[in-house]
Amino acid sequence: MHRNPIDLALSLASAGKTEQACALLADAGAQGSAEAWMQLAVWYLIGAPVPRDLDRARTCLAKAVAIGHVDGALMEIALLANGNGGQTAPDWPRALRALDIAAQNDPVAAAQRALLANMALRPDGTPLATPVGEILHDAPRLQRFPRLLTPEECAHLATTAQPLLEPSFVLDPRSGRPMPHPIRTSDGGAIGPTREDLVVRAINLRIAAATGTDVQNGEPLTVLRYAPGQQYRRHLDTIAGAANQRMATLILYLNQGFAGGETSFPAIGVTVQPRAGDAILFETLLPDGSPDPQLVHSGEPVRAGAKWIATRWIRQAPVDPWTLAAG
Ligand SMILES: O=C(O)CCC(=O)C(=O)O
Ligand SMILES: [Fe+2]
Repeated sequence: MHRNPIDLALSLASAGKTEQACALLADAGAQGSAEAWMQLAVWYLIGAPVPRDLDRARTCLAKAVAIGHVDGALMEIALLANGNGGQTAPDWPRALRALDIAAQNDPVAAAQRALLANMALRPDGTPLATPVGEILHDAPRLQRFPRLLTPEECAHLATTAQPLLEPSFVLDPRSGRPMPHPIRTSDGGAIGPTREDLVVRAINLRIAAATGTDVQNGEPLTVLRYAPGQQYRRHLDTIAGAANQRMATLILYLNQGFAGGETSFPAIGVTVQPRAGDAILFETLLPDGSPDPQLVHSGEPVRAGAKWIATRWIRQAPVDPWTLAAG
């Protein structure tokens, strides 16, 4: 039976024959397979089954794009804008020019361009105006940013994350095997660096401006979808023992019209009604760096419909997005 080089390379890799797999892909690429270059690029980007090598990844990606890989072009644009692909710094103007070119033939790129055209941005992709929040609770502070996102931006985040959604799991400390998350029953997916298209990037830059934090300190934006009966039980967002702690959380509500699903903060007596496009923001740490127990919160069970949110957990220092999300 004739097998395509990608399948063959995948089975070689899973048999531990990584070098052979890479050679096969490079060979197929040299013979004109854009998919083969793309596969190799993804391996070098995510660091499996080969060690991460961003320079090599970019070389392979450029080769895939040069011979017509449309999704590869979008990935290259994402990495140009966020600077996570090994080059020296985020380059919004160059990414935007590349998107303009891609938009001439690719409707996906054109749709992103149209969304960007509705944003008031500086030349570096940051928002012209700093979003202003209203105070829901003073000390500890809980803020709401009404309509931080447009309905189209909410839909874009949901669509981008949809293929990434998986049931929430944690590793069982005893067996080391995945087990259902004890606190969160929603499906979730993180939008990693290769999928952080310019619309998502601009939203992350807007979140950085709204929160007064560095965009590099944000974990990859995580989309959660709750079906009826699903919930996020009472918790703190801090991570026990983390050296680079979560210091703030911004939750974007992507839709409304479902029953239940409020975000409640029982210790301060605040319940937030999700409204599409709104965001809430709170700091998770006390001045001494310990978790603020007053900011314990929950996503109440959804009773009917689906609830969609996107959460940006913000750390004290820059995060390596490659270790927090697989691409
Ligand atoms: O679903 C909610 O309303 C709460 C989500 C949450 O607590 C989180 O994302 O950290
Ligand atoms: Fe939370």
